[in-house]
Formats: sequence, structure tokens, C-alpha cells
Amino acid sequence: MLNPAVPSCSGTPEPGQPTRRRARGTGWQLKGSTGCSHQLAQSESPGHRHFSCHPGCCPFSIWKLLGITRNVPSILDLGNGSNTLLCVLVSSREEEKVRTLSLKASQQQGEPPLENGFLPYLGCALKFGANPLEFLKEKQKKHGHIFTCHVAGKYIHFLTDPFSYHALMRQGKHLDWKKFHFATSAKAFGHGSIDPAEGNTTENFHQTFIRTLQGNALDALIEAMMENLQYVMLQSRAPKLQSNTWVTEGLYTFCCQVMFESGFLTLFGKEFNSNNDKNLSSKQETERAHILNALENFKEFDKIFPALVAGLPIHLFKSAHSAREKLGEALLHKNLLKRDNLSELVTLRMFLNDTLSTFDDMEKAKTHVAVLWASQANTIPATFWTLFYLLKSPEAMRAATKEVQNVLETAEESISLDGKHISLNRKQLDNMPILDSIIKEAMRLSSASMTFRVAKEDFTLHLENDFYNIRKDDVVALYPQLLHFDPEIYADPLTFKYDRFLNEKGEEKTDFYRNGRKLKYYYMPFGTGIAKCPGRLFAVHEIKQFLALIFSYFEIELVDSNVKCPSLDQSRAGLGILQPSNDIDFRYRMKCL
Ligand code: HEM
Repeated sequence: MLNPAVPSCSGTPEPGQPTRRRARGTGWQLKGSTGCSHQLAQSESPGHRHFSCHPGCCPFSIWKLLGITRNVPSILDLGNGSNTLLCVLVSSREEEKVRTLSLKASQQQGEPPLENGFLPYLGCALKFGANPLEFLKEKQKKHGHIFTCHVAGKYIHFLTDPFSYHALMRQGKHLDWKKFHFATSAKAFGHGSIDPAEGNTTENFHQTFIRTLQGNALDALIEAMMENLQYVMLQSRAPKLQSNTWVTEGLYTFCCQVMFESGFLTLFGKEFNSNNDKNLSSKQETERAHILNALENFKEFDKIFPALVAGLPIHLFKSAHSAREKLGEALLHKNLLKRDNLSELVTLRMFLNDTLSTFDDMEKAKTHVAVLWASQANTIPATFWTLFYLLKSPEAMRAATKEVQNVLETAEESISLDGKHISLNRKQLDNMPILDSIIKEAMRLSSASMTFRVAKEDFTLHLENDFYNIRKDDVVALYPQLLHFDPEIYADPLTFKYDRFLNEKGEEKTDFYRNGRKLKYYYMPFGTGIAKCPGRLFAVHEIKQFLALIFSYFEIELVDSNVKCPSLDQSRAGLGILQPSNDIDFRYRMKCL
């Protein structure tokens, strides 16, 4: 792994003058501000091809440092303590770009201000990757509400004014949201293209998700999840909970196991048939071992997910590759068919895979791995942050437990350990505004999702008071963490306030302001517009169910009540809810009921 002291071309740019620009359609040109416009020298060693400017211009041979070699990727460790990995694959196509490096320029008229960054090909990628929020805040200060960043070969126009967000939604005619999702999914999960235009399938995935995660389908998911959470918390973890003694565990580890196991059972059903089965308990144990094994594979694969999105091939990561294949094996249709209580989502997806696609068995299975990942990767950290903030805030904990007690009482649900499970339906769970506010606040503080749209053609982006030319294939992006941490919208934005999303009546608060104007977009962990997460309602219900059951059955506390809030692991910035950079010890024991 390289740990570069980032080099630059000798000589500094002329003040106020960007040193590079895109010549439409011709790739990159570079000019050192000393006036050099050199041909890049090329040298070959077995398996590698190095490019370098002449020694006086690029003393550290940036090309070599970045490992620009034929089909050999580089991983750059920023060494800034943030665990950030930025991965760049430089293929022969990029080599062509590098070959044409030689000159200078600036943004074209009518385009947003351009930040090229100092690194050829990478542009601003390293700085952006190290801390996107700080980077974008700095550029916002410098350029205003819209600017363009060159990031790893792409031009990304960031809209930072929340009053401009609707411009992105409105101009769907010129902007594509699907291509990026389709390409990312195929790259990360290893199935063939799911873009109907490419002929492997005619399934409309978006419609499948809406149909099976919302409306009536959601009721069934909620019911199954309630049952599974109790099975996992009480029966499956029974050996740990034998006596009335405290169990100490990492909070993230706990949330991860409970949510993964329950969520997996809810979507992919159970191996065992629970009715009148003499060997039930040994079958349950085997099933649990399989799911925990799937969790290990999930974690191994999930670790390198940002690298896959950045374009690195999975073959570089042997154990993650093998983990993804094992997840695929487990979700082969022939194995799913042996399970009871498959969700409507999985049943319908299997049917559509079989009837509308030409995927082979493993590709079909990998489309299920994609669903498994989408259903868990954000939910697990969101559950952790919610419970962590509750444990840190006695006032929030009191309000939340009281709300749950009231709802249980109204529903005439009693809490016991005699095997009768608590049941709360969707309507009852919807009647918990305090939990809603707590979950929202925890996600506001931990979410770093990014909304992307790709320009289908050259067009003019109309914002509130101005307009900008956007070129075909450029990306227009929103980074809502800017909005979530804006002190004008959220006073004291880094502080957890459990009732931030409640109004004076104790109902959901929806009026948030900036510059005295009411905002339409103020909370976006689930994205927005057409591509908004189709599983968002289920996700919030899952977390509420988890909390309601924790409060009902367990006493729970932090091992160190003064423990500091863990920092956000920035390596997943742009992908959703960030994980904590370290786990936090907590303890729990069964209540004496
Ligand atoms: C706290 C939990 C969750 C968060 C924060 C979250 C967030 C997101 C975000 C930001 C997107 C991308 C939206 C965009 O591109 O603009 C997304 C997509 C998606 N999410 Fe979630 N999600 C969560 C839970 C879930 C759950 C539980 C499921 C399913 C059971 C799910 C299923 C999906 C699917 C299938 C997509 C892709 C949609 C498409 O491409 O049509 N998500 N999610």
C-alpha cells in the first residue's frame, strides 16, 4: 500500500488561474505553471508501464507513484488517520488520457467554477475522499452555491444551496438516475447488467422494490420482523442470558448481529419448519450458525464495498471475493426454494429473475446479494447510532421508554417471558413520534449519502436565480450532509437533540428554515426524488421495533457512561449511514418480569 506525500508539478499555478481545463472531447491536458508542456516520458518494465514528466517538472514522478500501469490498480492510503482508502483503477483507456496530458485551460463560459485539483486524473479525489464535508464546505466558501470538482476522471457539479435541490428533481428529462445505480450494482455485486436497455432482463427493479417494500407488503414485513427480532433477542441469544447477570458486549457488534439475523430471516425466510418438529432446537442452532456465517461473509464483503464502487475489481480482494461468492451460493434459487416464509420481495424477485432475465443461476443469486446488502448496510449503523445516542441521553431514554410503554398499554400488550411475543402492528408503530424524532436525529448526525444524476446530453441547468451549462456525461450531485450540519437550519448542529423533529404539540416537525425561508428539503438520509430509498419505511419500523423490544425485555447501560461519541468512519462517505470508527462497550440483562 502506498502512503504518498502528495507531490505536485514543480512550480505553482499562476494566482487565480486554474492550470487545467477540459478540451471538449479530447481528454486531459496539463501545463506546469513554469511553462512546461512536456510530452510524458514512458518507460516499461515487465507488467508495468510508467509515465513521467521530465525530472525538473515532476521530481517525484507522480505517475509512478500513482501506479499508473497497464491494468494494475493502485490503492492510496491517505495516512491521515481517518482510515480513508481511495482506490483508483487506471486501465488502458485512462492510459490514453494520460498520454494526451500536456496543456492548460479554465472553465468554459456559462459553466460553474471548476476545481481541477492538483493531481492528474485524480483531480480532487484525495482531498474529497479524506473528508468530503470539510472539502465541500471549503469550496462552497470559495465559489458559492454551485461548483464543479474533477474527481477521478469525472466532473461533478455540486449544488449546495438547498433551495436549488428541486432543480435536480425537476430536470429529469436531461438527467439520468438509473445508469449510475445499474452500473454500480453490477460492478459491486458481480451480476450482469440490470439495465433493460442492455438486454439481460426486462425487470423494472424500481417497481419491484416499491411494490414489495411499501403498501400492503410492508404490513407483512413488519409482522415478520417483530416475530424474528424476538426470536433472535430472546431464544437465539438464550445461552448468553441464562442467569440474571449482566452481559457485556460491543454495541455495534450487538446491533449488527441482532439486525442482520432478524432482517435476514424476514427477507429470506427460515430453513426450518417450526411446526411439530422434534429436532427443532438443533435445526434452529444450525440455521443460526448459517446466518452468522453469512454475517461474517457480509462484513468481509462490505469492508471493500467503497473500493468496488470506486472501480477496483473484486479479484484484488481475495477474501472479500470469496465471501461474496459464498453469499451468492447461499442465495441460489435452489437453496432459497428450501426455505419457509420467503418475503414477497424475494419471491417476486425470484419469479422475475426466472421469467424476465437471461441471468445464469449465480447471477440471479447475486441480484439477491444486492438486496441483502441494501437491506442491511445502512440499517445496522442507523440502529447503532440511535441506541448509542439514547444511552448517552437519559432525557431521551426516559421520553422514549415512556412512549413505548404507553403504546404497549393502549395495545393491551403485556410483556412476559412465557413465550408469548409482543405484537405491534404498523399503525401502532406509526404512533410513536418521539421514537421517530430520535431515529431522525441519529441519522441526521451520521448520514453521508450522496445523490447523483448523470447528464444525458448537454443542457442548461436552471437554478433559482441563475443558470449553468452542463455537459453530457457530467454528474450533478447533492451532498445532504452539508444541509444536515448547517447551523442556520439546525441550531447547534453537532449536538444530539432528541426532540429536534417534534413541534410544540409533540407531533412531527416539518418546518425548517434557512434565511427566513421555509425549506422543502431539510432531511435526506434516504435520498430524494425518484431514486429515494424504497425500503425507508421498513427501515424506520425495524429500528422502532428493535428499540421497543430492547426497552421491554432488557435493562441496558453503557459500561462507561462518560464514553466519548465515536467519530464517523469517513471511508464510506457518499454511501449512506457512516459506521462508528470504533465500537462502544455496553451491558444488558433480562428484566425480572
Ligand atoms: C436506515 C436505513 C436505510 C438508509 C439510510 C437507506 C438509504 C438509501 C439510499 C440513500 C439509497 C439511494 C437513493 C438514491 O440513490 O437517491 C437507497 C437505495 C435503496 N435502498 Fe435503502 N436505505 C436504508 C434501508 C433500506 C432497507 C431496509 C431496504 C430494503 C429492505 C432498502 C432497500 C433499498 C433499495 C432496494 C435501494 C435501491 C433502489 C433503486 O435503485 O431503485 N434500504 N437506500
